[in-house]
Amino acid sequence: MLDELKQKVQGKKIRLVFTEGNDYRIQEAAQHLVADDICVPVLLGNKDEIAKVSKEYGFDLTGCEQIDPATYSDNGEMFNLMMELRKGKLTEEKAHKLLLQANYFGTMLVKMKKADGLLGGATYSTADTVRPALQLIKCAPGNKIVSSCFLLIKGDSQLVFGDCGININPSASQLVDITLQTARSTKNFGKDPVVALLSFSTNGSAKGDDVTKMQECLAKLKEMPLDFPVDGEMQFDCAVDPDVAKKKFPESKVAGHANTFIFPNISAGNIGYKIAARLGGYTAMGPLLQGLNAPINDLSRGCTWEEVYNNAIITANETFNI
Ligand SMILES: CC(C)(COP(=O)(O)OP(=O)(O)OC[C@H]1O[C@@H](n2cnc3c(N)ncnc32)[C@H](O)[C@@H]1OP(=O)(O)O)[C@@H](O)C(=O)NCCC(=O)NCCS
Ligand SMILES: CC(=O)OP(=O)(O)O
Repeated sequence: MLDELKQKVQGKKIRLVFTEGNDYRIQEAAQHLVADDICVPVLLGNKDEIAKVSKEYGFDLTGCEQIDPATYSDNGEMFNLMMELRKGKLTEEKAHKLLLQANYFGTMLVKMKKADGLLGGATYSTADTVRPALQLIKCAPGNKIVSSCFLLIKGDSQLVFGDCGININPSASQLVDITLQTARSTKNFGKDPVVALLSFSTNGSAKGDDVTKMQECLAKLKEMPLDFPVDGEMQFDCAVDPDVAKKKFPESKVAGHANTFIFPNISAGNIGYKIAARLGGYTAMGPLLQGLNAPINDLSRGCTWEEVYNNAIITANETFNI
């Protein structure tokens, strides 16, 4: 599946900003991305610091662009646009300071269409990677919130988890949006979504606020014209294992066959994806932002260069979908 996504972007010279240009994992990924003609990496940071790391690790950054926010020549235009976008919410002094930061500067490059997408978060926290995008890029038309998903791959198994990275305790209505956005992501990854609303309860077997929330989310979804199956609330074993599904939720067509999983809150989602990745042998890509008006994605600070490479392939592909 990644090979297919790779082929779609190869040779297209898509310009992707990397906010942490002086990180060794970003540089190693960038070297491979250029060699495989997947994108033109735009590395942000102080050029001496970038060179110091590439020299230390022996990376060849030919084919990458480098921009230092501190010496960027067009920053008058960028500053004016940022003040306009954050009218009444930002002082001039603060704007000047934020534009020296790679996360805000890189997001503005995307906003100004001087780059096609952005990948950050190798050292920035998720909040610091995502906040500039929420403030400056905003939701894509038709979306009320931005959420995130992880694509998890092991052999032929391809799973999508949402939201493991942005919305801390989503309401039933926000979970509806997260479900629709995550199902769309599954489609964009080339699979037909079969969606399970997860809980510690299956079809009313336990009670609690988070159980009620997932039930309310399902009721709202059932009133909508959906082009994918969704069911819940159900436990993870019931969602993925046909034998357990027969025992716990025999009437559900989703149970036992789900490939898209909606978690009740970020604690469950974030812990869940890390268990799948660290103990379950899945390769994790994300957090991939959904409902945002530009291809901007986050990384885990624990990422490897291979994960950066894979996330870059997905980010480059999103330039066709958004
Ligand atoms: C995403 C997050 C950073 C936003 O919170 P915040 O930084 O406090 O931002 P604010 O609430 O001040 O909102 C900033 C802007 O983003 C918008 N915003 C916040 N959450 C949003 C969402 N989910 N979707 C769309 N817009 C959102 C706000 O409306 C606000 O817009 P405005 O400034 O133009 O009025 C916060 O929800 C968060 O920290 N989430 C968890 C991230 C995390 O640590 N994940 C774990 C590792 S993956
Ligand atoms: C996605 C995620 O959990 O990010 P981090 O590991 O950087 O907190």
